[in-house]
Amino acid sequence: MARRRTKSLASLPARAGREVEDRLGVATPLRGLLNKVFPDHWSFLLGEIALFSFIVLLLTGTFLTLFFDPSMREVVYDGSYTSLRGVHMSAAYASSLDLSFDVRGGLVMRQMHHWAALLFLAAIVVHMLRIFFTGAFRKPRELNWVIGSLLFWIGFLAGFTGYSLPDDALSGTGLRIASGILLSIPVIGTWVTSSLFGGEFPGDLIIGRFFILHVLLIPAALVALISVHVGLVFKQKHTQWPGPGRTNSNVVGERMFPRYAIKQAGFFVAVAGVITLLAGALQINPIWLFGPYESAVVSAASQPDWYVMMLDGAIRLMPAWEITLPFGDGYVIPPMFWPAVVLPGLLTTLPMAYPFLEARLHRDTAPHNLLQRPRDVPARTALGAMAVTFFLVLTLSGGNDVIADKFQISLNALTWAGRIGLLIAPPLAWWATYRICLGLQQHDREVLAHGVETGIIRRLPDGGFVEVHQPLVDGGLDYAGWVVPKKMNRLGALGPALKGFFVPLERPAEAPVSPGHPPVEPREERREITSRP
Ligand code: HEM
Ligand code: HEM
Repeated sequence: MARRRTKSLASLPARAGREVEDRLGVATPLRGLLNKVFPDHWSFLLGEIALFSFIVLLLTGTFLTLFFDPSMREVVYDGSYTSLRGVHMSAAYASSLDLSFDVRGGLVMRQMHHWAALLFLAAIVVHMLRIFFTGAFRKPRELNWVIGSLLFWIGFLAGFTGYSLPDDALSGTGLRIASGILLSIPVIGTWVTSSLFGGEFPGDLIIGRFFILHVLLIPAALVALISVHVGLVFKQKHTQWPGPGRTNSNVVGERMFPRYAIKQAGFFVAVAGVITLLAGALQINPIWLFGPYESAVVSAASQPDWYVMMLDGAIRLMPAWEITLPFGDGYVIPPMFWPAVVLPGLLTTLPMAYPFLEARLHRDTAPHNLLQRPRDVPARTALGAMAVTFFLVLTLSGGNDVIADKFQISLNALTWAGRIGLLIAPPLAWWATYRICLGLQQHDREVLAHGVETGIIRRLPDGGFVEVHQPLVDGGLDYAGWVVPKKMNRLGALGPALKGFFVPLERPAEAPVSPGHPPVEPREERREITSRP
């Protein structure tokens, strides 16, 4: 009797599964999903770090929303932080102070939220660089690249609206700059600014409006776009590095269930653990030290979060050039317009267009599921290094007042160093990266021709010494370098520099390039990886 009961209990999940299947018919798609194969490489974890820190943001953000009051109503602070007792401030700032000092676990949640935001944007940027430098954005993944670029800018807005909410002196300074940027837009600037702030800056509406944006609209947009983004990774299947048995039309890796899913769950716990550790150990955004925002107060060394520093740097470096247009009494375009509106516009559209421009330049219409090593495509790698250097100079210039203060250097000299650096450093980075890539290719060719250096020195009968080289086991590398065209050699030293920009040469070795190449739907090979290249 007891045995029969145990048996019927054991078959309960199976029976429940059958009942669900009878009604919803989800078994086949679910089986397909659980059997999905993912290639394994550490660099594929970057997107996951972005995803997991976003989940931490959603969870901690929900907690903060329970206690945060987005109101500009004036209150007199009487919480636990004695230094600010009796000070007039907005309810928003007072509730952020309460979150930090009077709500149990509130400070660690605020700090987790802020650290998660920094990690989220850092992971997005490094993930984007991985996609760029390995050519993972090429056909058929251009759309996902475009969606990713949108995700970056929406994440940027999420961060900016978030750190504006507590209404402390630092967030108010950020809002002041934002209002200046909007005002600089020709023709519609004044209207846009007064619509957003509900009249003159700062007004008493902006925090409430940013709150709706920050806790509702932006997270909803992010959830929707991330779902499409990751959905496309599932649909198109992940790229993989070339290696034994890996081709443009298969995927070699681990099945989604059970090992990959368990590994991912572990990785989520690790990411959340690191964020908690940071939040517990390292103070971030101590708003009680800054005080409430007043339009007349700007503290020195105001630093935005790291991802906003490039914009701040661009504004600091821009010379005070006012352009007066010959309309009416002379229409003035303020200098702020170029670094704060035009530059971000270019930085949004150019990267989005890049996959299409590169494909066009290379007359490449083939689909690519195998990744490229950065050295194999020197022109692209050098372009990426140039862009990264451009951003670094801007970011450093965003903190030039702090550098000037700490190292006792003139701020004006640093501004000039930034201006000159912005013109000189990126082309230098381009040239150095290009040469390094060619050098690494040369090294590959040597390994192909002579084998791997063993460090064993042999003495020859005639008294000479040689190093023993071990030939490659399977006689070749899985990667292909690219061929230097003969006509470029005639250009001498200019050749390598010009080649990258003008010559559509880099025929990826793994796929034929022909117009209208039929799309290759990667076939999944359901086998585990036993060895890595
Ligand atoms: C990608 C998503 C998000 C990013 C990048 C982000 C970023 C930030 C940042 C940097 C702050 C300032 C924290 C501080 O004061 O030190 C903040 C504050 C806040 N965030 Fe978010 N956040 C995100 C999503 C959310 C979500 C989904 C919610 C709610 C469901 C939320 C609710 C809040 C609240 C209520 C505050 C004000 C709390 C306070 O500091 O007093 N956030 N956010
Ligand atoms: C909220 C931000 C983002 C999240 C949560 C996210 C998440 C992911 C995840 C989990 C993957 C699969 C694993 C991996 O390859 O790392 C992926 C792949 C991809 N992501 Fe993102 N991503 C984000 C932003 C971006 C950005 C900014 C770009 C580029 C501009 C981008 C472009 C791509 C592309 C092209 C793939 C396919 C890569 C391949 O198959 O090799 N993503 N993303």
